[in-house]
Amino acid sequence: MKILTALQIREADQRTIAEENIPSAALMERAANAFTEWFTRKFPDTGKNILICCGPGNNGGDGLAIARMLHALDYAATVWIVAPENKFSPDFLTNQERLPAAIPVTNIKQTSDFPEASEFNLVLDGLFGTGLSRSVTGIYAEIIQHINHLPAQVIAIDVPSGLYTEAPNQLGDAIVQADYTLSFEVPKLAFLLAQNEKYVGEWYLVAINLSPAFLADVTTDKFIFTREQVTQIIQPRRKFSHKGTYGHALLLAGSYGKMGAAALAARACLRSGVGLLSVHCPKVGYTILQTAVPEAMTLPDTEATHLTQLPDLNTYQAIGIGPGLGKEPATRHLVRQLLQTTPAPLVIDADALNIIAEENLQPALPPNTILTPHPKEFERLAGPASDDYNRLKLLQNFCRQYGCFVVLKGGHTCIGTPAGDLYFNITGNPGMATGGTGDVLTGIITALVAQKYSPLDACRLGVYLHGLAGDLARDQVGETALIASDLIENLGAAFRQFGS
Ligand SMILES: NC(=O)C1=CN([C@@H]2O[C@H](COP(=O)(O)OP(=O)(O)OC[C@H]3O[C@@H](n4cnc5c(N)ncnc54)[C@H](OP(=O)(O)O)[C@@H]3O)[C@@H](O)[C@H]2O)[C@@H](O)CC1
Ligand SMILES: Nc1ncnc2c1ncn2[C@@H]1O[C@H](COP(=O)(O)OP(=O)(O)O)[C@@H](O)[C@H]1O
Ligand SMILES: [K+]
Repeated sequence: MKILTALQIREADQRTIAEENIPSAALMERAANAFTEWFTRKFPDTGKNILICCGPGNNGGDGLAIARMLHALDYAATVWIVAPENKFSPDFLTNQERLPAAIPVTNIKQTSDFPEASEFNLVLDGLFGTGLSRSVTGIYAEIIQHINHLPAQVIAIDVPSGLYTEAPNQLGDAIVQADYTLSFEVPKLAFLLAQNEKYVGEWYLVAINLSPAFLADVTTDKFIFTREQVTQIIQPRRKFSHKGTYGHALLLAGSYGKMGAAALAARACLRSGVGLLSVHCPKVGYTILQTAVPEAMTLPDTEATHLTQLPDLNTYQAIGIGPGLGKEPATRHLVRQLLQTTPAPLVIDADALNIIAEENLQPALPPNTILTPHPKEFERLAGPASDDYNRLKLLQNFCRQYGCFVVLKGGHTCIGTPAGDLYFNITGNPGMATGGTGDVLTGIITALVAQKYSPLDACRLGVYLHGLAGDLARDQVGETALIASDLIENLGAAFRQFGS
């Protein structure tokens, strides 16, 4: 699914209106209908007092149309029209005319127009949407502060008012803090970034059937990958296949006190369909791994506590390195050697990433290597980011410069490609913010690469299924009690959702 800019969304509007030969107010009616349908399902109690704040543009027009529809369904709707100048969009005016006289309306041009405090349970924010052209000031900013202080749930229409859809706001900007954002047709970049969490709340998309031809043709470098795409990518196992069909993976992992990371990555790798798995670990890990993961073959290093020597690498279809690795001098040397000599594609995580950063080995990364940093590890590799938008720029530049795939982990994990494209994930939950879940992801992606999925598909499938396993685990144990092993236990159920 493409992530579009405000400008592209406006073009999509125009194309839809032209192709269907409809007035623009008809599209607004569609958007308001879609919003109202969602709203009545989410808030079926018609006894709530609803305040609908409308700005002067089409976002306000949506608000007016929604007020009319909710009123027809017996909800108690009150409208505030906030507009210091008498300058309204044509579709705003059309919907103002259509507003039933029974709906109370207050026109607010200045502070003294504020009505006496009244009790609202729900506020619908229709001040500004994708047409926001500058930071909000004056009476609009006052209204936004007012909304943010009301003891009511706030639902943003399309975009929380005051939030830019694809660029950072200035510190101190007035922005609505929504509990929910219901947005039309396409996701906006702002919704995917941690820095906007307190404005966007939970976000949902509703379809308004914008021009399919436009949506197919429009170009972007930012995408969300969907369940449908995962369905297309995932390969069923064939009847006469054997373990050789699904690749032999090698994991280089573990050190004294951190063998758990190696065990988690190994178990996740096996649960993700790899044909054979070998784990190269320090001697201290030999009994641990043979006991914890009997399905894996174990190759003990000569050193007891950390890895010092590469095994023969010639039999593997994928090599994963990093979980629990540590940063001993000999291990640093091993990482450098691996980058120089690997005959198989690499998946690099954790301390292997830190070693690459500290030793400035980025230029030695073989093409199409997959790196799986969390934001701190990424900062060590690519430098500090001024904000989440800037971090995405750094991500694109890094992937282009070194010809690699980077899985930047977080609430919406983002995969960067050597072409500079960004793919965002929508599965997963905060229960996964617990030690070891990243090791599980390394195991999954390594298994998928060994099975000959392309690097991009291995990243997309891996990240999606990892998050889905987390969501299934949450259904069983909740977010607080969730641990990394729960993800592994739920990988089977995650794959089974795709018949695999
Ligand atoms: N395809 C879709 O998704 C569909 C979307 N639809 C809806 O349309 C919405 C977009 O509507 P829109 O283009 O009229 O812009 P909107 O957000 O109402 O604001 C523009 C107005 O605000 C003003 N203004 C801006 N910034 C300001 C500021 N800081 N301070 C003060 N004023 C400011 C600006 O004035 P100007 O910049 O011209 O001076 C102008 O008057 C979209 O979010 C969705 O809700 C549906 O109806 C149909 C299908
Ligand atoms: N709030 C969250 N929502 C969704 N996924 C999350 C959240 N927090 C963490 N995760 C996921 O959990 C994993 C954590 O990885 P990482 O930080 O490397 O942990 P560790 O090093 O302990 O294994 C990543 O895949 C990340 O996307
Ligand atoms: K809004």
